[in-house]
Amino acid sequence: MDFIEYSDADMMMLSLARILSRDLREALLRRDRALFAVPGGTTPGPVFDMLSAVDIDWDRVDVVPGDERWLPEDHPRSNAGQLRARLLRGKASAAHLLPLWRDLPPAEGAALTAADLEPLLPIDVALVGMGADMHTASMFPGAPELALALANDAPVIVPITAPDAPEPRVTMSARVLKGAFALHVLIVGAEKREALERAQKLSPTEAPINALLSKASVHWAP
Ligand SMILES: O=C1O[C@H](COP(=O)(O)O)[C@@H](O)[C@H](O)[C@H]1O
Repeated sequence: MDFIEYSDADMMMLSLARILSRDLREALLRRDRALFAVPGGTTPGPVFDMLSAVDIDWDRVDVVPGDERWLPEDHPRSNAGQLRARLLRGKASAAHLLPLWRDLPPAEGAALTAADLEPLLPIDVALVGMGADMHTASMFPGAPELALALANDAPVIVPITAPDAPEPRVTMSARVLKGAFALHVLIVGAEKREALERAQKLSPTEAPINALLSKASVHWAP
């Protein structure tokens, strides 16, 4: 794991937006289209704001949420809805969003989405977040489907039940996220740093973020 500590969150968001732009440009030199997997939640909004103003061949970029709450895009908790509002605007409005949600039960919808996603793999650039409970994407400790999401032969997308969450979810599996050419973890605050340190001493079943750390650059600011 590469751990990068920043003096403040604004500096981190700016620097991370530059790093992600560089990774996307490099991907577009290697491939006709770049696949960019991104998190939901409250943390990444400022990075999305900055990225949306960057000059990249966005019309050659496919943006996909790494996980999704099983809700239509106009719901305030939809990760895809947040991506449309914060990332796919300005220059980045030319990017193509691949939503995970379909108006179907999660298992059926996830199978259709996975079939669309599979030919585009591997992910070129993945950004993920982490909760203070050490979940990443929607791989939550204690979720009944977690073992499947962590398996070496896991499906691309796994329907998952997040303990205490108000709606069902789907998540990219650890194998798909770990297969990304560039993998970045974004975390803010003392509580999450302490959780990251704890996670490194635990198994991925106890601390799902630990399934990704060996391949990741972790960006942290207080
Ligand atoms: O529920 C989720 O939580 C994590 C962390 O979110 P944050 O609000 O603590 O930044 C996020 O990475 C994931 O994509 C999201 O669905």
